[in-house]
Amino acid sequence: MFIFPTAKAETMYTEIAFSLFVSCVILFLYFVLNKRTNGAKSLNLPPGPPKLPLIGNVHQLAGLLPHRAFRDFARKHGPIMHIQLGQISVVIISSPRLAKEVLKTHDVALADRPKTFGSELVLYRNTDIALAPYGEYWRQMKKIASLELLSAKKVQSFGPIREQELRGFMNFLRLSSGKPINIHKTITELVNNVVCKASFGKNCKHQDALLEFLDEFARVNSGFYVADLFPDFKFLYVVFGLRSKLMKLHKTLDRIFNDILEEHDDRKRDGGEQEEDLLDVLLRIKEEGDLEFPITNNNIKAIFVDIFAGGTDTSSVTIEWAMTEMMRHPNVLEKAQAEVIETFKGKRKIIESDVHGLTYLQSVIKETLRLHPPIPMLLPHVCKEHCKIDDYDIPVKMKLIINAWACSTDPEYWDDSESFKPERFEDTSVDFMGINYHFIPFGSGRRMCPGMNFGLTTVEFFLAQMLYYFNWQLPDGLNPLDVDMAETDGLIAAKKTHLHLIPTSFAP
Ligand code: HEM
Repeated sequence: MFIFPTAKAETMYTEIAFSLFVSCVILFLYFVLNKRTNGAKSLNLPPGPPKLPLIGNVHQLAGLLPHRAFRDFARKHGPIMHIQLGQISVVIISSPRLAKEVLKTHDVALADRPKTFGSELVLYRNTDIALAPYGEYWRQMKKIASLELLSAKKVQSFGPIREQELRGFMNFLRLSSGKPINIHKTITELVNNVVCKASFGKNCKHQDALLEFLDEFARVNSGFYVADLFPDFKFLYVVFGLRSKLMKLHKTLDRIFNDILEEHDDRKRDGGEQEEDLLDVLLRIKEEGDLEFPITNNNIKAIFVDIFAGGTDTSSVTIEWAMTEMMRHPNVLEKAQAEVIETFKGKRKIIESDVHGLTYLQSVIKETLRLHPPIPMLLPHVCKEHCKIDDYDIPVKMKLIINAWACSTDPEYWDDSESFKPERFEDTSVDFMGINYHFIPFGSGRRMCPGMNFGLTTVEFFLAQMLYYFNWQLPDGLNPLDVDMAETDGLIAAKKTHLHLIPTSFAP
């Protein structure tokens, strides 16, 4: 509301008038285009909330967390729903039974990914893995990721990097003993150090610039800009200034990666490092040259965006939520700490292989991922071949969102489904492998996460050491049940207010 008609207000009136004008143009074009595509009306689409002309259901989502809003809609309209976001037609899946239909029965037909203007422009025409269209190139790169970059052997070879980072972290905690520290900030930095060193070797001076790029890219490529909701009207990207922002981002990314490649070359020429990092692996594969789709430096750059984006926040968010839930449930914290102390029995130095027998801690991690899957709606899938689910048509190009969080909190599958109870995993065979559709924090099927092993190893090792060497308290005598549990919106559901905790060092 403007009390005084200031210059700022006038500018805003002009912006509003301009937006109204643009909206009218869209409306006009939309109706013209819609008339030509009315064939879609004969399809038997799933039910859904009532839609407004032009914007569809966008207004019903404003200000809400999509995974929670979709679960609430599903309670009214059913576990398979159709919604409209501008021009984008989306089917939302909210039950384990139907998640299995999408991720197993129709896995091939529904394994494509949406193309956004932003990802095509910035990610070297979607030649990464996560957003690459389903097809032979994606298959080749996913195989390289599973067998070479993120295999169990390769993940294990990064053990010394994790051990070194954790030693630094433990020293930092000892120095901070008795004082509150920002768990979110510290853990995110550490996890990113691990990813950076595993990717490019010891010298990793471009880390901050890359993180800054990822933050900005996630913001600009959120998919919720007016231009993203009306992809047929490409001029909107120019009108709203998005095109130039994306071009600038792409140039920044390219410059960072060119520097990294150059420095990497120099270091290798000097014979500086022996251990093969992930960049070495990709350059070796490129030079061997026996791939069906030869890869270029640009493809390698796109893959590193996945490794940075997929490898950092997912793991650090899981560690932060696990610590948050343990602080809210002191009996769980006590039990997990007792297990760690009993297993390590006074050892002064912990190495990764010591961590494998921690079954209760593993249940804590599973329960954390059940209630707080870092990517609560997986990455969107897109239909490549027309298919039917529960008699509803899923036409080609339809976008599908699988609400993994709704599946892992479905009261039909989980008792007391929204309470944190790690014991529920003690006598079950339910795990992360993507065969139990009521628990799919890493997805399932062809598009399942190839970095599961990397992520879980980091999460387990970090939590085990934090519990072994330190006692933890909430600052300012905060009551455990008063810890804020609000989530951020966006692709990753992180804790909205950073967790602060006081470590107290003790000799186990
Ligand atoms: C706790 C850690 C992690 C969680 C919870 C997680 C979760 C996920 C999820 C839910 C998907 C989408 C699956 C789908 O669309 O069906 C995914 C895809 C992916 N993740 Fe992860 N992830 C984690 C760690 C990592 C790490 C460490 C990396 C790499 C270093 C990674 C790389 C990828 C890639 C490349 C894809 C795309 C796969 C494809 O489209 O074929 N992730 N992840």
